[in-house]
Amino acid sequence: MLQHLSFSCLSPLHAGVLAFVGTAWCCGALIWHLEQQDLAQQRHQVSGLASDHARSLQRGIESALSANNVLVALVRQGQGEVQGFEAIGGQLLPFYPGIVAMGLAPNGVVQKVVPAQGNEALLGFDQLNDPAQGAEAALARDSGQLTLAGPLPLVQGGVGVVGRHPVYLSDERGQRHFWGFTHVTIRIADVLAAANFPQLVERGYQYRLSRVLPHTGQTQEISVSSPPPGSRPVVHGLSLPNGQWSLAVTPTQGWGSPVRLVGRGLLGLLMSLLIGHLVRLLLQLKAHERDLESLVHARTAEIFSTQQQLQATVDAIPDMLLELDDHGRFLQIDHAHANALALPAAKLLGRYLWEVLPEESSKTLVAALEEARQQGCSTGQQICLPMPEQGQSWFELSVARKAATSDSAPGYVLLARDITQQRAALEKIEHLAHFDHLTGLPNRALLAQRAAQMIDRQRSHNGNLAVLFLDLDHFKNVNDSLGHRMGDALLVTLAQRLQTLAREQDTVSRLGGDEFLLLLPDTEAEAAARMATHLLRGLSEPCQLEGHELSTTLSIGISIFPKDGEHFDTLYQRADAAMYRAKRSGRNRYSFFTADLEASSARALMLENALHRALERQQFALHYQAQVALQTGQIVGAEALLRWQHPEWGPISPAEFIPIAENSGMIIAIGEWVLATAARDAKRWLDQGIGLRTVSVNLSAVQFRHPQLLEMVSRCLDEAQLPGHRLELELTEGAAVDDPASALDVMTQLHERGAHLSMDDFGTGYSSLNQLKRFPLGKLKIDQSFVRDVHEDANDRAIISAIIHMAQALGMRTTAEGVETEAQRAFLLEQGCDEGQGYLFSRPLPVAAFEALLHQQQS
Ligand SMILES: Nc1nc2c(ncn2[C@@H]2O[C@@H]3COP(=O)(O)O[C@H]4[C@@H](O)[C@H](n5cnc6c(=O)[nH]c(N)nc65)O[C@@H]4COP(=O)(O)O[C@H]3[C@H]2O)c(=O)[nH]1
Repeated sequence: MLQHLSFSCLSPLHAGVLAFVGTAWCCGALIWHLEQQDLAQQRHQVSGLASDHARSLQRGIESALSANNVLVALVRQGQGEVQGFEAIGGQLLPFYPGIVAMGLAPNGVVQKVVPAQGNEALLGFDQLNDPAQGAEAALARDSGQLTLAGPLPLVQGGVGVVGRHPVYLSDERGQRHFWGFTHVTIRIADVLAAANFPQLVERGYQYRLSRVLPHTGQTQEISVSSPPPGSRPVVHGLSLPNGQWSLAVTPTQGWGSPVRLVGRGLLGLLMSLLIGHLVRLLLQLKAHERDLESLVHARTAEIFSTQQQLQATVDAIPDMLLELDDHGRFLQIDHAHANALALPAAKLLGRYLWEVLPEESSKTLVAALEEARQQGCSTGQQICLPMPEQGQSWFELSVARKAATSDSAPGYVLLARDITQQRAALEKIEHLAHFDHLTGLPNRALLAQRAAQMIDRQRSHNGNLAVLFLDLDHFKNVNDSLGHRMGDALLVTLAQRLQTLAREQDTVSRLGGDEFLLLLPDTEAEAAARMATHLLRGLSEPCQLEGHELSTTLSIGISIFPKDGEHFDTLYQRADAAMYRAKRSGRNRYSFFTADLEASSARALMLENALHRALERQQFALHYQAQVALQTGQIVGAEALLRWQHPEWGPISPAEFIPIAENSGMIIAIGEWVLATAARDAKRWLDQGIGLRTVSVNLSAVQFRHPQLLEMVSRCLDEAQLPGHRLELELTEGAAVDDPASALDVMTQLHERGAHLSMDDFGTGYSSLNQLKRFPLGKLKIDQSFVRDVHEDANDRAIISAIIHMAQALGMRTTAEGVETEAQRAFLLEQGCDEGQGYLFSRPLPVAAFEALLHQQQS
């Protein structure tokens, strides 16, 4: 565990190096310890050897010196006189081999010496006063002890050691006095022979025998091997009379054994390398083991996750998953979606597909299996299975061949996707692609196909095809006033009527909006006209829709194949142009295509292009039409009416260009110009003291819905510095009732800004009284269509009367438009209408003329 912890963070190489260093350190310590032990043992041996030799030496010297004791005894016995010394000495000498001379030296001067031969020079030698021996002789005398002096050069020649024993005698009075010395001289060679140093050298040791000079403290070398001993010798001391000798010994080869040391070092190194290597190998093995373990883990996790993924994928696939054997028998069914089958899964397993599937489906599936067997897979085949509750379900098949493995036979994996809804959706899409979703009538695409077919057929037998382009009159008003839901309901009703009015061979299609197109095969112009009249009559019948009685008229344009065109596109465009002419001619009628029609649609395009530049080229002007109080005949207001004077085409009616400006969006910029100009004119008249109550400006529905309307109105008023209550904005019914909630919002804001609001052309739309009550309107303008026929049409009279009374009930004023006759004025006055506007009082006038009229009235 510890090893695992300590080495786990190291690489095998580092761990190996660490183990090597550790082992090397341990080996080093062991080797050092062994070496120390060996050294101690060796030193112990050397010490024993040195001790043996030192003891032999010491014994030799002591034995020779012991002769002094005899001499001292002789001197003491004779009280300083030794008779027959030569004879006694001669007898003693054989007992002390190695002694060169022994003698007596009263007062330090040698008097007697044996053997006399060879020692003649010694007689008379004054030991105390000799420069070489005086100091040691004095030491002997003063210490009173046997003292060994030397090695020193001997008087009789050579080098030797002298053992002196001072002798003190007592006189008659018992006083001790120095008598002199007894001395024994030993040649150094003889001294050293006792130690047998050569044997030491032979045995492989080096030595040094030395002594410390007692009087100087210096070391005197007595005998030394060649070469002398090395460092850290074993030193053995010799205790000699009144002196200290020491024997230092070292092995000739030095301490220890370098060879052994090197051997041990190499062994240690080898062991360290081996252990380092083993540790490295061990860790490598462990790491490899761990790698293998994590690889096994990773692989196991991968397999597990793949299995999970596979299972999740199978679960996520909305299709049924089945397995069949090579003979078409069901082997396995994925349980997640097995309920999509009519039969329970248990009843399918082990059965042949043709036993359980309907014949047709079984054939398709067998074909799919065959295709998969040959090509590996098969996709796109569809089968239909009867379902107990839903009738039948469609499935799209994907089959893949499964190759045989060592433990499974070949077979097929089959995915069956329920495409019942998809097929239904496709059918729906197919239907939508060809039929109008609101009315269910063929749409443009199907119309074009059928038209092409009909044209081909008519061409083949020189027949005619009538193309009738139908557009409802004022359908926009229905949408604007009653909402799109009602508009749609009306369209559906009219579509149904169209189908009942048409013949079986005819095609009735809806182009979009309120436009329909009829294809009448084998129909020439006269029959087409009859059919058009039939349609006009049939469609103008009132419809009852959600409590509303709606009656609508339509305009029809007719073109005939092949007279008006060889292709459907041409026939279509020409019928459309003819329909526009029917509209312009007063609506609720039909019109045939004629060559001059193409010119008028070209004019609309031309006008639109010219309108783009009309503002910047200052082609617009305002005319004002007086609004007169019916009671007094006074001009109380004016309506600003836009005029467009084109340099080439002359004046163009607002009834023609305002719809173009509205459709193209140009009405926003043009409308702002109108409001700004009218506000400036009104301010000028105010400044001139002309007392008009308000100046009215028409506000198109497009302007009314524009998000910056309030800012625009405020800006114009501010720039002209005209008080808001001097401005009246004329709204159309359509603008007000399309989205009553936001219309109320806008009207309230305009009202709060001070402007008066009036409802223009009142009576032509479908305004609801409830809504009208909530709007901050100050005035209703009765549409001139009611005023025009007021004397012929009792209906119109009733409508005018109702409008006036309703306005009065709501606290609103009324202005009648298009008052041309005195009788009309009188009727309106009688009904309580407040104001009138019309040619009876004044036509719309250019600014200067209108100003003149105002001034004339004032004066
Ligand atoms: N038969 C007959 N007609 C009379 C009589 N008195 C007036 N009129 C005409 O009736 C129209 C009244 O204007 P409107 O109903 O607002 O109808 C206007 C209005 O809806 C629109 N319009 C005109 N100027 C503007 C404008 O500045 N802005 C907007 N948005 N629309 C405008 O164009 C329409 C037609 O304008 P105009 O051609 O100027 O036609 C004017 C005027 O010339 C009369 O006694 N008998």
